[in-house]
Amino acid sequence: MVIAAAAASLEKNKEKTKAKQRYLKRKKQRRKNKPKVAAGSVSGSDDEEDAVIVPGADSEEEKDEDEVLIEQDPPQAEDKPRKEKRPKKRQKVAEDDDVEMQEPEPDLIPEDAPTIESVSLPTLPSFPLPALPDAPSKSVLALQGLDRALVGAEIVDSTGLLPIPPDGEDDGGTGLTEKTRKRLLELGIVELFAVQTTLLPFLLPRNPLQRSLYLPFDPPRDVCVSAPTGSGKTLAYVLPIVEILSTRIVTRLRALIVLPTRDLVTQVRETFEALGKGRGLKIGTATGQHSFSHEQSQLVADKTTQLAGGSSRIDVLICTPGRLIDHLNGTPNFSLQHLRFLVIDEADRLLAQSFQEWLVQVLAATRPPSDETSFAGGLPQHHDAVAPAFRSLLSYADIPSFVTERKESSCQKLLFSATLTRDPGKLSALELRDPKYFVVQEKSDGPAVLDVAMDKFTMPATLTEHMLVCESSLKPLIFFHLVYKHNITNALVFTKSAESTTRLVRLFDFFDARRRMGTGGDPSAFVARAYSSDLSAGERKSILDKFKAKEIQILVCSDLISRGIDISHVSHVVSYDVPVDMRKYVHRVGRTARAGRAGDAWTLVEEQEARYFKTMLKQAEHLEKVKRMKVGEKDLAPLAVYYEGALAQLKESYSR
Ligand SMILES: Nc1ncnc2c1ncn2[C@@H]1O[C@H](COP(=O)(O)OP(=O)(O)OP(=O)(O)O)[C@@H](O)[C@H]1O
Repeated sequence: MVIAAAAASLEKNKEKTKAKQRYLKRKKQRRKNKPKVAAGSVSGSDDEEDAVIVPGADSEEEKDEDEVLIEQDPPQAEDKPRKEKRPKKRQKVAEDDDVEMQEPEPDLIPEDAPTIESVSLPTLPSFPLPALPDAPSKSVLALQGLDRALVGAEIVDSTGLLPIPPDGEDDGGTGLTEKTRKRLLELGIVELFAVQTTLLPFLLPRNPLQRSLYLPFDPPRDVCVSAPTGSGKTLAYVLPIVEILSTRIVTRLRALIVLPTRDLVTQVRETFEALGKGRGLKIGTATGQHSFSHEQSQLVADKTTQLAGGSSRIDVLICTPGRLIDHLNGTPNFSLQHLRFLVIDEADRLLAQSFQEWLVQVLAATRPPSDETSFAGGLPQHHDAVAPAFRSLLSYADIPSFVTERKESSCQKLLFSATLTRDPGKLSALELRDPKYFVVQEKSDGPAVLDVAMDKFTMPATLTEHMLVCESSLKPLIFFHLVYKHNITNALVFTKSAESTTRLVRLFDFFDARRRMGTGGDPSAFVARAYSSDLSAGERKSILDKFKAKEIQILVCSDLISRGIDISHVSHVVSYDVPVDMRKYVHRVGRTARAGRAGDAWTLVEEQEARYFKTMLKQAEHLEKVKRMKVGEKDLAPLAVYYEGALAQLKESYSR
């Protein structure tokens, strides 16, 4: 049975094998007979056929067989149909081209006419590749949105000087009266600096009518001045104010000078008093240093009766903005309607100060109110006491028309800074009248207005600048080394805070005492003192006076006196802590190298601050002007022992 079954199975397999062989033979035959066409187009149908005809066929085998068959075919056999097909494709392209180029009638074509294949047709110009537009340059961006008047600024060469003739009628082109010239010469000023020679003809025109106290029909243009530190900006506004106000008969508040600090108020007052000596001008200050009622009594003559024209004991008021607002709001008869000059010195700093919107209030007080309300104080007895621009508001019934005609305020605004702002927003807050800009700077290759626009500030030509990168822990020791090595006296040392001024002075005192002991009682003791807002106004004044008298050699201070302070003998400025921005740097280093004198500025930079500081200088295009300094360990070694002792002493003094 088993044998019979096995024989049947064998027979069946034989039949199957035979069937397969027949199938393969047929397939081979079919391939041979198959018309020669592109391989890709036929192969798919073949496979489909296989799948239908021989469902039981082993697919692996089939594949092998196919591969064999393909190998057997000569490669030309496959290539041939492709070669035949190509012209067809070209024809298709030609047909497409016909859309544009109509084929000529065959009869019209001369025999020797070039065929379309033989003519090389001109190719169409290719489209330009997409490209990004060039980014606008830094300078173009800087000029965007800039005040038109600033773009048209008058650039003044900082080296220009104008000698003042010793005596006689000739003013030497200065426009100054003989009295003023004499006074200048008495003060040792024999020539005018560039900022003064530029500003004087503008503020003191030859035409005496334009020097009037009131110019209601032809109000003067406002002025903005950017000039380096120590270039004589103070005298540039004090001189014309003294000249014009000296012609007055009645005392009115005609010049208002606003400054950021009390120290600067004192300094500018001294300049006014020195220049205005013998001219009969009364000068007052308001800083909050004295009681409010004391200041009131200095400013106004009559506090009891309200007067439309105000009442003033002084011609010139020099003040800080805070105290000015206090008087505007709280002192009866304190009026700014007669102002001929409004000076904003260190303008960029003051414009950044929003104290009670001081600027808005001051500007409003210089012009008549727009709502046409009469003066709250009732009818003034003498209407000539009211400034011309304010007279239209008087409620007289029989007032002549020329009095009621609207006139403009004669107040001329003068803005000064070594780092004048270019911020259009801040400048517009000043409501400048047809402003004229003057930029005093060294000759430069590029357009000078760009320097202003891009916050590139001019430094005094006589200033030398250094930077020294050091480890934080060694900074005090390096500072002491510099003091002794260069025998620094008359130095201003800036730190970042009031607290750090005190600490550095203490450490220096401990160190100096130890050093003197260690060197056998060296008599050359350095006197160092701290100067900051932690001190009372009286203490500050006393310390500043001692420094000016050279009783103090090293004044360690906060940024409180980094602006405007003028101490002629300062030979070194040390930024013990790096300044936070370029403006601060400019003002700090500008405390030396003033009025054409030489000066040195050093900045101690901790390693982690170096990148920031260098970037700041680079952006102001000033990095290459600051020389690098190095102090070796060898230099520090002899002082290290005193330093360690001083540090321990300081620690102990704070822990007590
Ligand atoms: N024509 C001049 N001849 C000699 N010295 C002058 C002259 N003009 C000004 N000075 C002196 O130059 C010094 C600097 O002047 P001033 O304080 O006005 O500078 P500044 O431009 O206001 O500086 P800063 O921007 O730092 O406030 C002062 O001591 C001043 O007396």
